[in-house]
Amino acid sequence: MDKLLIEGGSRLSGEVAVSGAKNAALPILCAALLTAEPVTFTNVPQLKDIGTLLALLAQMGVKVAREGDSVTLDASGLDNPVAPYEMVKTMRASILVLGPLVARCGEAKVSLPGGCAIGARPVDQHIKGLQAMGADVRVEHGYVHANVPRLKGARLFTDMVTVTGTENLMMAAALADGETVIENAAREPEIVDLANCLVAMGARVSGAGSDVIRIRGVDRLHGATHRIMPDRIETGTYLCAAAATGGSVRLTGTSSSYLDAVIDKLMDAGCEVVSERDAIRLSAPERLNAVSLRTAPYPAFPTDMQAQFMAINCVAQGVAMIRETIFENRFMHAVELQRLGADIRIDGNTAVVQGVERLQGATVMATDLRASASLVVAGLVAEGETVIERIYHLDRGYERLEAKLAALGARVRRLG
Ligand SMILES: CC(=O)N[C@H]1[C@@H](OP(=O)(O)OP(=O)(O)OC[C@H]2O[C@@H](n3ccc(=O)[nH]c3=O)[C@H](O)[C@@H]2O)O[C@H](CO)[C@@H](O)[C@@H]1O
Ligand SMILES: C=C(OP(=O)(O)O)C(=O)O
Repeated sequence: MDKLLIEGGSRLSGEVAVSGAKNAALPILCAALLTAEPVTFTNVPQLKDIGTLLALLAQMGVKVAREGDSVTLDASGLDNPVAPYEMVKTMRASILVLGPLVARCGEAKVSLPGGCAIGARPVDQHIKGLQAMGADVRVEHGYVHANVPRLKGARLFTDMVTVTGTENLMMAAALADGETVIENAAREPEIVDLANCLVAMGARVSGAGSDVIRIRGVDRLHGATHRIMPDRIETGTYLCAAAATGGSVRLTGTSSSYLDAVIDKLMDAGCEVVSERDAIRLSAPERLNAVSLRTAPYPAFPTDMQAQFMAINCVAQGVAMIRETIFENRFMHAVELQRLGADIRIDGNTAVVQGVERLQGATVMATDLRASASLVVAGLVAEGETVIERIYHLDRGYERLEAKLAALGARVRRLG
């Protein structure tokens, strides 16, 4: 099984290009199920999750053509609206086929998803929304079964802000009969990117980016071309890596406009951050100041950056309080960071991190995607060698991680 070997101590410097966003590409590729015409996507990242989703779509009868960062999907032959457990168990986002399949085929059988082990992650809100739109939805033997002649527009309210829930219901509503209003909608930039793609396909969507999204259903959608937005979490991860090492980097093909909360914290930590049109520059001080934070739905601080900030706080000056409010089990990186010499105390959903002068390299285990990213950041500043095991998690979400880090001067290599 692959491992990552990092020799800590290099200050990151130089320029690296950010890839397309995993969490935008996954729902947007599913949107191709809504039309019988080909849809072309560009800036699609080369990630394990994307490969898994494309294989899933292919076994449903979708023709997949991939060249570099471009993917064309032709769902004219869609004949098997089923997502089997074996194909979806590693990926939570597979639930995103549910809404489009029900809307286009009137039926779907989708395995309950897997994903990171960061919490229970039920899909009750997705199901409740489809039921409110007239679908008969049952969960049996680990599968969601949904049937309906045609979905009907409805007023939907989710109990909590859910990103993939909002996306699933938006896609379902695009082909429903009449108007759907999603209240308490997620406001993440990936929702806006999906809405832009749906609109390019002929959907009538307004309000994406606010907490009320209106979708007026149409009879059919058509082909389109859509460029996936930059990955704001990959961007944030490289900013943290540079910050932790006292480095100075320029990230291209990305934008600070999706990252206000993260950049604000990096500046509080003492970094200088300059936004350019399609790039971000960061210069870090010799030692960062500790920064406290609380995760919450966008535009607040993203849970997907919590682990990386825990890593930078491990070597910062002072004490940081980190509160995780989205997922109930998202501190698994803390024990691994402790193996590197970090001083972290967990109390319920709060982690108290007392910065130490230095971390020491050790063998650690990646437990989920962003936990793995935090271990990479910590490994880059630790003295000596850090070996990260189970890096298949990283391959779900970071394109060419070793090559990008090496381009910034990190000493990192994959061990087979
Ligand atoms: C592929 C993708 O885009 N993944 C992102 C998405 O995950 P995902 O969309 O799965 O996360 P949600 O926004 O749905 O989850 C938010 C909270 O709501 C709960 N919940 C959600 C749905 C539901 O039906 N019932 C329910 O109880 C979840 O368990 C969690 O506690 O948003 C998360 C929160 O920003 C990010 O960490 C993930 O990276
Ligand atoms: C939790 C994440 O991914 P997923 O929702 O696909 O498990 C993530 O991207 O940090």
